[in-house]
Amino acid sequence: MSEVRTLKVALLGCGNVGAQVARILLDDADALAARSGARLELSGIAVRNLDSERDVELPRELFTTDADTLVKDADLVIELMGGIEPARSLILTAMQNGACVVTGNKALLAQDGPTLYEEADKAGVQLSYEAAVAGAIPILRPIRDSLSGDRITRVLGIVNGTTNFILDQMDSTGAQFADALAEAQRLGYAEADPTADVEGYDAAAKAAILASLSFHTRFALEDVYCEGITKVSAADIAAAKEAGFVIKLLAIAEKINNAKDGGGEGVSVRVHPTLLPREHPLAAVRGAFNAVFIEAENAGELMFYGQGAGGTPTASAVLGDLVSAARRVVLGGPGRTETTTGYVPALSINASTTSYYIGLDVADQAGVLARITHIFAEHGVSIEIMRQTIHRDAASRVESAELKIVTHRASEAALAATVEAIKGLDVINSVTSVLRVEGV
Ligand SMILES: NC(=O)c1ccc[n+]([C@@H]2O[C@H](COP(=O)([O-])OP(=O)(O)OC[C@H]3O[C@@H](n4cnc5c(N)ncnc54)[C@H](O)[C@@H]3O)[C@@H](O)[C@H]2O)c1
Ligand SMILES: N[C@@H](CCO)C(=O)O
Ligand code: NA
Repeated sequence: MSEVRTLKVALLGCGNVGAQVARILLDDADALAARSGARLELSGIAVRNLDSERDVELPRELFTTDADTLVKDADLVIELMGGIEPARSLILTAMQNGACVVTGNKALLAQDGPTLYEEADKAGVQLSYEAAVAGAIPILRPIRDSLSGDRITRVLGIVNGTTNFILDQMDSTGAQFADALAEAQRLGYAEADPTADVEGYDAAAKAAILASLSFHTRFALEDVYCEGITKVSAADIAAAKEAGFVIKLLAIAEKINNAKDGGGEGVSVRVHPTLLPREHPLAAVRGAFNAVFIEAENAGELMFYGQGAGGTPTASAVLGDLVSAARRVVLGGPGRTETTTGYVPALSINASTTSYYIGLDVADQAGVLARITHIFAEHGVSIEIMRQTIHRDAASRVESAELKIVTHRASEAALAATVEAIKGLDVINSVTSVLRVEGV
């Protein structure tokens, strides 16, 4: 029997995910060796403080504060420190030294992915990052490999657990945003500073990665339009619910062809609160779970569902990448990162098209509907559904009239102009909601 090769694995960072990766590497060494064709020897764990308390009991002799030396002597490097530096420099050093790298660092990939992908190509090593998008859910490899014979047309993802938990609480219990966020923090889903979650930045970083792999073009964070959930009110949620929708923070990447309006083809990459019909598969994604819904020309609709965060689930994705990288080292051959075969421009949000839900508080007078529909027609925005609800007091006197409108797909610019014109009508008391809609 030929001798099994040993590959040295350096782990950078021993936090939520890193500690679980170290535990599995040590506990499951035989199974991992059988699957990768090499023994994966944890050669060291770079930490900031050798004496920190950790959730997982690990051999102390593995810890080092000298990440540079550890990286230079490794066949495979796992980066789970997070942040930009020193993660970026250590990954570059590792690749320049011929090591394959596995990372979960979506913030770094969204900010400086192209430099890292190019370096991986140059060095002929593999850079893998399944953990960076939707944690445990296998989504990047299916997009890159399983769907490489198809054309993806649209990706809709719930890729941030914290915001999905908050919106789900608001929807199911009527909770206010601040209370739902406090609950997410109490349960440990949200970050200590949850700005990246609630402002949509974390989802935007993941959207850039999803769009790049799906459309074979390198999209950066600045290509992603980003709107978080801080402005979603309990009233928006209630209105959506009443109209048969649920509000989700979606990461969207889709091909849009504006040729008939004199524009070109491009990819719209955006993150924003979105109304979905309650029967849409993504509407059933509750709590802190994640899911990615893909539409492809030949495969049709696909959905990937599971845990998008947490130390152990995320470690599962990291180990999957590690075994695959180890197998490649054993078998030889160039590394595979992403395929950039074409250039499709990123569209600005104004050139993106979607359906909209508009809630209006209007005067209950003859001719109001006609004046409103005239403004929609003038701006080329077509109405799909329009419903009026009259609220009366105990003596049957009209208290208010509420109008709910769902449009066909329209450009963001046309919709914004329509809403501005409607606000100027004397029969409008207020525009109560303007929300984008998918899946109608
Ligand atoms: N936690 C999740 O659910 C999750 C999910 C998907 C992706 N990720 C990504 O995985 C990475 C790790 O996440 P985490 O939740 O384990 O973070 P964490 O904050 O729990 O752990 C990071 C660890 O790295 C250490 N570290 C930071 N800088 C260091 C340095 N210069 N030298 C040595 N150690 C250093 C920190 O002290 C900390 O212990 C991040 O990039 C994160 O975005 C996390
Ligand atoms: N804060 C992120 C962690 C996983 O990337 C979330 O809530 O989904
Ligand atoms: Na994943």
